[in-house]
Amino acid sequence: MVGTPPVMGKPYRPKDHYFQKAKQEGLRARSAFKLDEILKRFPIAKKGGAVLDLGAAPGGFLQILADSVGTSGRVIGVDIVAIRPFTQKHVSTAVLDVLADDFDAKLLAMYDGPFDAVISDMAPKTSGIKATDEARSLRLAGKALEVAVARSRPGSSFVAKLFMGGDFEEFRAQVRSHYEEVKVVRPEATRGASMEVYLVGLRLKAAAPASATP
Ligand SMILES: C[S@@+](CC[C@H](N)C(=O)[O-])C[C@H]1O[C@@H](n2cnc3c(N)ncnc32)[C@H](O)[C@@H]1O
Repeated sequence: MVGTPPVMGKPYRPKDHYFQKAKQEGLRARSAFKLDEILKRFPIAKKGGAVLDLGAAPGGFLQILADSVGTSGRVIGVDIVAIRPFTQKHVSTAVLDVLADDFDAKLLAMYDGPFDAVISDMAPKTSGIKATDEARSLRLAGKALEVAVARSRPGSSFVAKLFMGGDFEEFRAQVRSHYEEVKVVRPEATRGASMEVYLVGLRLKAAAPASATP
């Protein structure tokens, strides 16, 4: 007999609602809905803006960003794995490791203007050891913040995914020291038990002028 199995607790459904929805809408990844939700709450990718997407493969976020900034904007996406090329000319992608020594130089070679938003959905390969995974996630988010502060214009935005854990509060304080407002967002499309959240930094403060040497 074929029938619906009884529901006991919450079964793990790899091909869940958002997976199916992404497929129907031609999106490369279900994670696109997380960014969509963030962008609906915070207008951080405006028409004509320049946005950097770190950890961009397979390109779900990039699809949303490409539409948000439009053809007068620029979207730069990088990842350690290759991203299937985009036909839109305002989207450029490259295989880059953000933790590599030559990352900053390679990013500058791709785009030398200031960014209006730096977004990181980077996630480390998980080891299963909670403290290790949290530390790796934090390292990626920390690098994203460093890039955002160095390469963005005052007033710009920052979004980074990270696992809630030991040093989360410290990182939030770091983001707060650079941005006027900081929000913690857990999008609806985040899988049930996931510990991940997004930190959103709004309005990058202008860098303090270097103190004059006597
Ligand atoms: C959750 S996926 C990103 C999904 C993407 N936002 C999308 O919508 O298609 C996380 C990505 O982080 C990338 N990543 C992890 N470590 C990285 C690093 N050191 N440099 C660049 N990308 C990295 C992974 O290769 C992976 O593709």
